[in-house]
Amino acid sequence: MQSRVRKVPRVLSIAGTDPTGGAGQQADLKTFAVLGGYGMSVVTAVIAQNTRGVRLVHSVPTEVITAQLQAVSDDVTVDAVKIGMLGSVEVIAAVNDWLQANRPPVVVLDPVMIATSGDRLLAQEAEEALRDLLHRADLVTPNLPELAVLVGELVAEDWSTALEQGRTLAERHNVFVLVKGGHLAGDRTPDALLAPGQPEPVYEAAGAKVRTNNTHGTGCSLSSAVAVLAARTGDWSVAVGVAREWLRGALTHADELEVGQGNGPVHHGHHLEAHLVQLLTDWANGMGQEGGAGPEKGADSSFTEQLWARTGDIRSQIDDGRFVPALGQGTLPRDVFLDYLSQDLIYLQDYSRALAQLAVRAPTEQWRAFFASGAAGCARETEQLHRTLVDAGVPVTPSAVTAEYTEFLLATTQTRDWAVGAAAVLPCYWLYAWIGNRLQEHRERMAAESGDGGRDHPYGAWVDSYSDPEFTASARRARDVVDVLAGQVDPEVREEMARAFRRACELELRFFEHPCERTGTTHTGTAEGSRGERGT
Ligand SMILES: Nc1ncnc2c1ncn2[C@@H]1O[C@H](COP(=O)(O)OP(=O)(O)O)[C@@H](O)[C@H]1O
Ligand SMILES: Cc1ncc(COP(=O)(O)O)c(N)n1
Repeated sequence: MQSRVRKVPRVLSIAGTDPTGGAGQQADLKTFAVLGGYGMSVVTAVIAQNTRGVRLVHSVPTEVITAQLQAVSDDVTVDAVKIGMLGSVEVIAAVNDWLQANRPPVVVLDPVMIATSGDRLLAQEAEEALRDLLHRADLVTPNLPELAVLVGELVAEDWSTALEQGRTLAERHNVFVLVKGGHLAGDRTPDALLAPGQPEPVYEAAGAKVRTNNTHGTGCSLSSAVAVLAARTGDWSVAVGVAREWLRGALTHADELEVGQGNGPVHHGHHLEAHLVQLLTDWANGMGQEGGAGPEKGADSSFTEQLWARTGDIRSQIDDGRFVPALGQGTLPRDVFLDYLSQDLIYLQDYSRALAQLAVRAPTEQWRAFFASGAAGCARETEQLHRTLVDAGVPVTPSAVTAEYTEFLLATTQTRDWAVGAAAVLPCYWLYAWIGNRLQEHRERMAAESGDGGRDHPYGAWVDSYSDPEFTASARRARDVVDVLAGQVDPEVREEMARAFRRACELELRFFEHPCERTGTTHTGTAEGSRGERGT
């Protein structure tokens, strides 16, 4: 591979089509897009196929294929090409000519011959021509029947024969060969990357077979994934390893798609789900709506919206973590919840002090009243929590994370610019309101589905208190304070506010996850879910 790497590689697919979207061009373009590439496509054949089989193949005339290829390369620098179905001797010759004159730095050739459904996609007389095209590729990705045709032997029935055939192909044509074990009997799907001149695979893996019938387009998707990732990383082993992991995820989530009645497609965008949920949630929480000035809109959005947008990664980790989702589902073990509450007690004592500090130093009467009332609310909450935990016999000693968080808040509210202190205490309001409101929505949805009114949620009281409209309004006021200040302070202080906000978000994440990581949390008890006030 010529070592040119690019963050968003421009990747071309030369292949046939699948109107049901699971294989061929459609699979290739989806793969390029979800793995960070810019996809382009030259169609070699229009195929009437679905998840059950191929009905008709319409070959595109070679002059039309050549004209498409020329239109692309006359205008766009192609960083990688993935070649799929070619179909005939003439098409292979046209692509060969184009490659000779315009070879991109990454060329992956998936020697498509027969679809998963068993239908032929390459004329038998074109096999020889395809063999002659191999030397133009960097990497060839045959399945076992295709590998057998390319080396002129019987289809391998075991992995060592498959590897032997792969080695033969690599040496004969001086190309990398990805030997794929998807067609082997048994419960494993080994893959190996062989380099010419090297007897041992440069990459090998053998995971358990994913239990699904939805494997339509796996070969197309894998070769496209390797092409785009190789152009991005400049490393074949990395590209194959990451592509394989991604494809395993796409197979694991394939059944969710419910596309077609035969061998359905894989879920190309499965790994983007968390990001999408984030976007939808932010929108539902009012971010991104006000006058069209969403959090991503930079200069148009308020300071706190920008802080929020820049900390989306932390909220994704909270969402993917062990604590908050289980809390929402009601599946969080009781002892973990109690451990969390014991840390929250210590935290709230110091949070109350931090808010009191802000009240003492507040530049306006209004803000003094706001933070003083927050401090009082937390003090009430700690009394109540203390009783709950003493009744349940839970020990209360600060963890390292709790100590780090409270020391940070106390130091910041005492010694830094007042605006920085206000930014540091904001995540505790805002994230709790955000989590509380989302968990409440989830709980209501679950209750509507099960028809039980959702009353028996073990952590219902917790969810109620942080989705309370009064608490949400307090969070909104805390944001307003920070926004007003951000407009008054120097840029350096604004930067320090942003750093303090992010640090507090990170500490919130660690604070949530810590009780799940602690071992030996064996306390038992029946303490009711505590009502939190957090500065209301
Ligand atoms: N059920 C499965 N579970 C896990 N990986 C699979 C499964 N089926 C296929 N694969 C993987 O998909 C890729 C393509 O597989 P294969 O079936 O060999 O090729 P093709 O789709 O070209 O016929 C390989 O990396 C293979 O390991
Ligand atoms: C246009 C086109 N190209 C390739 C395949 C093979 O699909 P698979 O990846 O399942 O082998 C296909 N069915 N259609």
